[in-house]
Amino acid sequence: MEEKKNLMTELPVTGKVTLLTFAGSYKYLTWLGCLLSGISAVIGLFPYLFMWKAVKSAVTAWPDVPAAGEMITYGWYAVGAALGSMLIYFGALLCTHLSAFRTARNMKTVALHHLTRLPVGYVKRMGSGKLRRIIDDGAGQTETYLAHQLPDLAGAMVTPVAVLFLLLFFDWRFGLISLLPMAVGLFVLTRVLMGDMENSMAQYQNALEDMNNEAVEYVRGIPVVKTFQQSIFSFKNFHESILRYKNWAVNYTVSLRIPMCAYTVSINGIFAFLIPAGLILTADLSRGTSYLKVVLDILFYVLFTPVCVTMMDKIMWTSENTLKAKDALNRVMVIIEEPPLKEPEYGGIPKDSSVEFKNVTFSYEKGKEAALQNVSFQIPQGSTVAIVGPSGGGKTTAASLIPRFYDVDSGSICVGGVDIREMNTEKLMEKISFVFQDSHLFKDTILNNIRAARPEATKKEVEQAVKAACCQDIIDKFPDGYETVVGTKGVYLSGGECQRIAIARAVLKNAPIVLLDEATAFADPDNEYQIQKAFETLVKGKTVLMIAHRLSTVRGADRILVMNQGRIEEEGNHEELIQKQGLYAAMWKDYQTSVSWKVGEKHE
Ligand SMILES: Nc1ncnc2c1ncn2[C@@H]1O[C@H](COP(=O)(O)OP(=O)(O)OP(=O)(O)O)[C@@H](O)[C@H]1O
Repeated sequence: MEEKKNLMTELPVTGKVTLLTFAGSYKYLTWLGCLLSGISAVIGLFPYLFMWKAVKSAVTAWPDVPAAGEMITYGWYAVGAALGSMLIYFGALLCTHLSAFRTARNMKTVALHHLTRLPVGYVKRMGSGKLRRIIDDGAGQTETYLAHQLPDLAGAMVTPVAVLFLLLFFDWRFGLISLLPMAVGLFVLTRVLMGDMENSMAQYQNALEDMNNEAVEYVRGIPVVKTFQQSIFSFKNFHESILRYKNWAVNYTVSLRIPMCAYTVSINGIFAFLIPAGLILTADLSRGTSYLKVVLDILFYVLFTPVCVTMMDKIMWTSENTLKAKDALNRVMVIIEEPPLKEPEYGGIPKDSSVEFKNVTFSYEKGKEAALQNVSFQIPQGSTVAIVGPSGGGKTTAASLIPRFYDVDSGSICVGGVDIREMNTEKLMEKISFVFQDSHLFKDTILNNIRAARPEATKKEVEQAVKAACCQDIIDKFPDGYETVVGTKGVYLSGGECQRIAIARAVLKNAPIVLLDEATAFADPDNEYQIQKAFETLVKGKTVLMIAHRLSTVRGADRILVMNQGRIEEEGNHEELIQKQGLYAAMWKDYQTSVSWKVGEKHE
């Protein structure tokens, strides 16, 4: 519980987390809203009562209806009660909306704040689309539920109690008979809701989520589908997820057909009970009961019992929505309860900017094959270490453990002699700059994108970073220069250009440790040349770990690690490794052959 208290910085959590936990002190508005909604529902019954009274005075005065002065008075009472009920309901919704907006806002804030404290690996594993949907949809669902459905449920629950009182008070025999079908309906409804409904709702949401994910995957894959002229195969996963959803929906609907039919027939067949009741009462006529009284009594029940039916329906639908809101809350709580990166109480202070891996073993999933096995190496301050090796060897994994995107399973990583788990994340991040292959630019101005590294940097410092990262030509390309907003109105940057802006960002940050994932796959020769020049400025005097995909760039590195299947297979400088005649030498030979290739030439 202590942990939850920390997570929900502004929200006092003392017990089980419910939707209203997120409302904070606004929860009282929800209670007030529900109370007002209940009062409004009870007052909402009065127009029926007054209308019946008006009809009764008219019938009693018949045929001299104009003499029934009470009729008009009751008519006005009915109007007054209806207006009063509406006004109170308006007040109820005002309260519940205020609380609902606050709840949704807090839920999003807490979840998003917590996301920033989770390992980046968690976000990657879950997928940004899925996380966005859980948080956004969860907050949206919660908002609708608390703003509309909960006060309606409160009203719907109060009404049958009030009606029950009225029905029984009026004529207990008639009251009991007209309640019989509702009791049957309520019994069936409770059985359905008490069953495995919560689990069914979770299954429904899972099937829906699955289908949505596959749809996104399908749309993302359309370029590949078109390029390779695939059609039906690429559609297969999406199609299967639709089928799974359809099967679930059909089975669920079929399983509910008997209880739902029983429920609908019982509550709508109320007149089938009222008419026999009328006959019983008519039998009383022989014992002196007034004919008029019986007709008016029947009229009373004809007016009131449909109110109950409507309320029962409301209870049924809102109960379903309660389960949906509960499911949405559970999903958001899965994110919020994910343990964050452990922060030391007093962070260690690194003595320099060296990096050391000591017997590091790491796997992405517990029990799965390790992506890194017993890896040890050092990068002394100010030196450059390059990692090369076959695809899937563990290069990117090693680099992503340094900024704690994931924590090691065993062994340790030290920066300046301090285990990174013993450093405050903020301090660790201050020490590291990274440039990845897929450098992300925000939908913001180029200036702000570069400044993201150091928001307090002056324009002059940004300009110097841009110059050092050879990006001036990118800025000059657009009429708005630094103020150009990336990703809007046709402003598009190529992969190489994005990476150069990311390098400018890293130059501006000027951190002593640089992690580079050399990406030249999408760069044209001009961009590639500029990127190399920018890299040279970025790494000057820094401790560098470079993931190299092309051997031409690693020759100058102080040390080269050859990683294969999660282990360091060889290490040394270029010359030493060539002499070893191992994996590196073979890769170097292949590389040299490839650079001498010319299109159209035959090779033996
Ligand atoms: N997010 C992930 N979840 C699960 N397994 C992963 C993940 N990322 C990488 N792996 C696995 O870990 C192993 C090492 O992958 P890694 O990306 O570190 O290799 P790499 O040497 O950088 O490859 P490349 O040169 O192709 O980028 C591979 O077996 C890969 O399938």
